[in-house]
Amino acid sequence: MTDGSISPLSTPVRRAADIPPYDAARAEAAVRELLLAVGEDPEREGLRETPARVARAYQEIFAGLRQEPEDVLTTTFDLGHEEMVLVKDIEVYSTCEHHLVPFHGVAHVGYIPNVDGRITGLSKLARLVEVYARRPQVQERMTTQIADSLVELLEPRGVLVVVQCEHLCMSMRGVRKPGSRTITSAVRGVMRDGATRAEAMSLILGK
Ligand SMILES: Nc1nc2c(ncn2[C@@H]2O[C@H](COP(=O)(O)OP(=O)(O)OP(=O)(O)O)[C@@H](O)[C@H]2O)c(=O)[nH]1
Ligand SMILES: [Zn+2]
Repeated sequence: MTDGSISPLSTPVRRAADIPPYDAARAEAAVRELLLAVGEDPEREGLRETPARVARAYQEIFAGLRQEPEDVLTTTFDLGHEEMVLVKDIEVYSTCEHHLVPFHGVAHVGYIPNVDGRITGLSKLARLVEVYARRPQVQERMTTQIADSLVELLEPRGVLVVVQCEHLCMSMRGVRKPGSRTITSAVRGVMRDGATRAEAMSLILGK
């Protein structure tokens, strides 16, 4: 155990433009070192290709570091719809930044368009979740980032983001509590109002 402190949510997030290109050779060398460190033989049959494979997998798993929300949430169009839009049960696979093991579950993303009825394509909400999930993360920060990006890019009247995940760092190691789920939420604007929030929550919880 360390002192148990977790990454501050205020950690400055680097802009994609400031992040150097993915260094596959470096990732590969690091994985080889890791295999040696745990006592494995990186030259044995089953492991020979593993460093290169893991390097490719990490490029995909952390691709969100090189994306910005505006890259995916571009299509906004005016339908004149001013009521709540909610996409629920968006599957999330992210990586805990403390242990570099997955946390996974679902995200529910809802918003109420502004008076112009400016909306986005439904798939773009799921793409936005991906941008933030594909980074070393903590669940709280990811939840906040999704909500704040929607506020910035859609200027909606309200936003509600709820994320429910199981953290494998709590299941397969450490405290070993498989099945526990962590629920985080971020609420903005009129979604804070009791009745509106209750409507969104009942839509999320309903089958
Ligand atoms: N708040 C928050 N904590 C997380 C998240 N992912 C992992 N953690 C926690 O981060 C903490 C890191 O604690 P440390 O004591 O530094 O690390 P550790 O010794 O590996 O802790 P244990 O997991 O308790 O064995 C643990 O309590 C994890 O459960 C997350 O998304 N949000
Ligand atoms: Zn962890």
